[in-house]
Amino acid sequence: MQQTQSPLLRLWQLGKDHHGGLIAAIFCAVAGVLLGLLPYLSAGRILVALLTGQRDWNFYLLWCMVALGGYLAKTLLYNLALSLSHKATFQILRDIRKMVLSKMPRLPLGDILDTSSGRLKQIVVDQVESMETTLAHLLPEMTSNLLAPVCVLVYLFTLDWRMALLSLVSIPVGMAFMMAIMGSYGKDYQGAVETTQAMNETIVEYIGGIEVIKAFNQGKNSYEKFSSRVRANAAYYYNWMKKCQFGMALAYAIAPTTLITVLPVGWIFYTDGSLSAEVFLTTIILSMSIVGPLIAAMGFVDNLAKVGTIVGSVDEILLKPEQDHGTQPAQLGRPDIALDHVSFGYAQDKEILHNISLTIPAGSLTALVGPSGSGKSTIAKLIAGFWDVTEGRITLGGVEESRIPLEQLYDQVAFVSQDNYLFDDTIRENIRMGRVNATDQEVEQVAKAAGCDGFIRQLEHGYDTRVGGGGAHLSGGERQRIAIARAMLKNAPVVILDEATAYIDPENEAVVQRAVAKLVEGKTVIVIAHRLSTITGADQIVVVKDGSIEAQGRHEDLLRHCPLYADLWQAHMGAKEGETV
Ligand SMILES: Nc1ncnc2c1ncn2[C@@H]1O[C@H](COP(=O)(O)OP(=O)(O)OP(=O)(O)O)[C@@H](O)[C@H]1O
Repeated sequence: MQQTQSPLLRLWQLGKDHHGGLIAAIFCAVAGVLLGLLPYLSAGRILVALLTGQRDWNFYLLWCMVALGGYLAKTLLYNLALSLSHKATFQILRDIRKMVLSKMPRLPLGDILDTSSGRLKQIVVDQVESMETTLAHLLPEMTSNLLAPVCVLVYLFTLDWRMALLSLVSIPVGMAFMMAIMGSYGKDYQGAVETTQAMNETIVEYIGGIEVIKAFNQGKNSYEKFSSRVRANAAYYYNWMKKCQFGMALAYAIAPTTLITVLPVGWIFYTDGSLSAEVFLTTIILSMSIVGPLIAAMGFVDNLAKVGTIVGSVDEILLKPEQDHGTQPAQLGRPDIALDHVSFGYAQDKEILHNISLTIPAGSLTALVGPSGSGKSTIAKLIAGFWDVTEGRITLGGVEESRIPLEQLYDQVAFVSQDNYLFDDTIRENIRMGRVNATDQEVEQVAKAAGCDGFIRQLEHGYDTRVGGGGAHLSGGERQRIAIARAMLKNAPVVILDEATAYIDPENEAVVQRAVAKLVEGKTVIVIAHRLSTITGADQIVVVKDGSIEAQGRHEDLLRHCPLYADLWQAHMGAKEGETV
């Protein structure tokens, strides 16, 4: 969906639950500005009184009190406005972040994987944060800063329209220079966002890939890539600011020079008798109060352009089409799975799976085998509901998956992949992710069944040991067994196992196999098999080649009738022999 409305309006929409706070802030700010004009008005009155020889001290006292009252009210209301707008702003930013993050699980997995984590972090953390100035200051301050000069001008016009016009002359000239800079602000800011994103991506990549960088001794090259992006970022900002410097200086120098016209021409009017001393003096003082707020308001114009870019980035995520599976819970039968003429591609122009039809009876074990890149994981991920099929349909328990609400579908399937992510939390909580309301005893029970209780208890804090980001403090085999325990706790009727090729030493393999055997008991199981010897007893083996099903059947049949399977088997047996030599 393309976003066409104004960014500020969209931001207003995103903060829909906090309009009250923002409106109250604007109201206080406007009232503050109006009352803030009183000191200028008082000064005008006092000056005129002095020049006309006014001797009534009560008069001076009264106007001094008015000036002081106005100043105090302005200060108080300004701070109240800021506090209200900040409160509303931080709540809006919190809501935007929550909206973006809660959108993620409803997006097809590919949409998230295609966006680098550096970019996502920059949008959700940095860009959203940088809207704070705009939201908290722009609405109350810009509104009031624009309103104050308008009020002064209206008042000046009621006094003498010629003087009102004279006090306006320098402003458009100064503003013209400012507008010339602001014209390209949106484009310039977008460029700044892009170079910052490029820098962020490199640092995330640098840290994420530090093991590979060390192993291949690429530290210097990778650091060079990072530092060149940092330099590019700094150069971009420097050149941008340099470009703006001249125009800004002129704008700030010319716009406030209202007296250049007001003083000499006003003097002529005064001497020819068409302008009273009182009006002349009031105009001189009030004309000086116009430009300050206007310049402050102009300072926010760049914020407006910035908000356009940020709201665009946030909407890029928020408006992405979701996997729409409806919300009406489906009545599921036995967990049979059927793929009916399924085709799928990650990108529109490249089909990966072609016209796949396959039946997986409830309670059976199906193994997907085939050369690397043939599409085994893709079939499994489609069944798990991570993506929706492009053509054809998949049914689970007799219901088309596209009609099973995602939460219900995810409850049906436990997916144990090779790179099960562990969160930087305790082992207990990592296992409990399988079922958040599981008791400590249940967590420990599945850990025993998955063969990890022993090593967990040897850790310094046992189940309360933190595993580090991605499970970095554990070995590959340990991580895998924790992932199996997590899946056991979930107790979903369908289990998909991306059989590990890594971390397998003979001792660990036996433990993992035992854990897997317990996990799959009584379930509908799909195994993406890399080591064919483990699936010879499968109810059906599906041979996948180039995104199509080449053959399916039991091990012995396939050995006889499917040359590709026979080759894969030979290659596997050869590799096994190699391992044992
Ligand atoms: N997220 C993705 N985006 C784009 N293309 C992808 C994505 N994931 C996989 N592919 C492509 O889809 C094809 C099938 O990949 P898939 O992972 O399903 O194969 P596989 O048989 O499981 O391979 P392996 O045995 O090596 O894990 C490959 O050409 C791969 O490059």
